[in-house]
Amino acid sequence: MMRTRPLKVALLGCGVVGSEVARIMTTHADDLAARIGAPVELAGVAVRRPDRVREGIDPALVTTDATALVKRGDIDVVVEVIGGIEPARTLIITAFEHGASVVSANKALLAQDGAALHAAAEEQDKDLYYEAAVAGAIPLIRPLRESLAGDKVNRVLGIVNGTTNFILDKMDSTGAGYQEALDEATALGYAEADPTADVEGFDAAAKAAILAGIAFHTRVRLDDVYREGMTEVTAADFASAKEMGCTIKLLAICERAADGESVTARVHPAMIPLTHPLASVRGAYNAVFVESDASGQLMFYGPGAGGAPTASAVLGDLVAVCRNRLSGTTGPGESAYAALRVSPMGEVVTRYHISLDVADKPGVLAQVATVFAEHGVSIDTVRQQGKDGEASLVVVTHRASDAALNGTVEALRKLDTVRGVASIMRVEGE
Ligand SMILES: NC(=O)C1=CN([C@@H]2O[C@H](COP(=O)(O)OP(=O)(O)OC[C@H]3O[C@@H](n4cnc5c(N)ncnc54)[C@H](OP(=O)(O)O)[C@@H]3O)[C@@H](O)[C@H]2O)C=CC1
Ligand SMILES: N[C@@H](CC=O)C(=O)O
Repeated sequence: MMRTRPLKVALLGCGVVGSEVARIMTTHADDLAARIGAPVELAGVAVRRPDRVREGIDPALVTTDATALVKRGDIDVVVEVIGGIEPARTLIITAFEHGASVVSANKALLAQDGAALHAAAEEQDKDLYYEAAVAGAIPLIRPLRESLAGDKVNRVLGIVNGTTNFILDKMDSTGAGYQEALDEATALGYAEADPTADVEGFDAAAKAAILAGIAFHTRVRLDDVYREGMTEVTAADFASAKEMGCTIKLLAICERAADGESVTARVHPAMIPLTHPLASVRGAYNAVFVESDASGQLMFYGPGAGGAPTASAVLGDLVAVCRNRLSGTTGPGESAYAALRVSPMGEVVTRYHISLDVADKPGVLAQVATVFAEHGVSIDTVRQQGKDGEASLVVVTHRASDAALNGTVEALRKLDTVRGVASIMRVEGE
């Protein structure tokens, strides 16, 4: 039976995502009410610039005082789509203290302060949902937290940043320059307010921390995630990747060690074979592989950024939280129950593609191969191309630890025949 008193929603932020949340709440009001069992009412919208025209939003609902809005005491659900750490963090905690549950899309905040926010929610017996924080529209948090709760996830490998996938795809497929592609991604609403978070891998690292924590039922902090951005990927790297039958993607990789005692989480550009399903993920789409004991390989794929796709995930959470409120329950809280060690990057084992600029003279190849052998890094293939006394040497290794590879590169740089290390790229997904 439909309850007539509406559930009241406070929307914090009305930008790329918030404006779509408000639009769908208005245009799909009847459907939402039917699914929840009660109507939902937009009770207030907090923004920075109140005078901006906001299509479809009653100006009387707009306020710059987000704190007063969450303190009203009659708000059922606060939807936080402001972004950043403060004031979002304080507003969410204040919302719990004043009786509201919270839906957020804020991966930066959840990766940094997820444990404290979950504790605040639990203390007040309220919900904290954030499906939109990882991979936009793709249902990923709930499948990991609920559908796979009875399985043992061993690996999560994916493209979780739409902006960088859009840029890398453009560079690869059209030869577009980095800045041109970034400007287009920003105009399309994919990039963060400061796109450094996207291109330097911070956004993907935040998502990796959230995913690893939920997938492995442990706590992974943002600082635990190894991170490299994609700003140094060049057209030459794409050419090398093509020669290997690969392309380049910014990947988030979270792994559980075979002994089950530790996990790793990392974000970096990597070559992946063109035959791998992640190689064909285009534009701002995201895709995430989940490997677990019983299910085997699962792949989640869809739009990972943009207003409407992200709003879809926010609205899904809103429906779930509203249903919980009506039935007087809360959903699953933080999944952490084991404090697994998060291993440093040096212990990660993978393959590497290394381009060296070397002198084109006899003995160089042997000298370089000796350095690899001395550091216990086995070579898979070597290709040398020389011209006018200089040469480029491309070495692809077998699997080796990051520590061993770093030691090798350090020693290579000391050889007088090695002019420079042009690039080092990990090779994944084989
Ligand atoms: N864009 C995307 O594709 C995705 C975004 N997200 C996340 O969603 C969140 C929102 O992103 P997005 O919509 O792109 O961001 P925008 O920058 O487009 O929107 C931010 C909104 O917050 C408002 N705001 C900022 N500071 C304050 C404040 N102090 N008080 C009140 N309102 C404030 C802004 O007001 P005003 O309009 O006046 O400037 C604006 O409406 C972020 O956490 C982001 O990481 C998650 C997945 C995808
Ligand atoms: N800036 C992010 C938005 C979604 O999380 C991205 O590009 O993926």
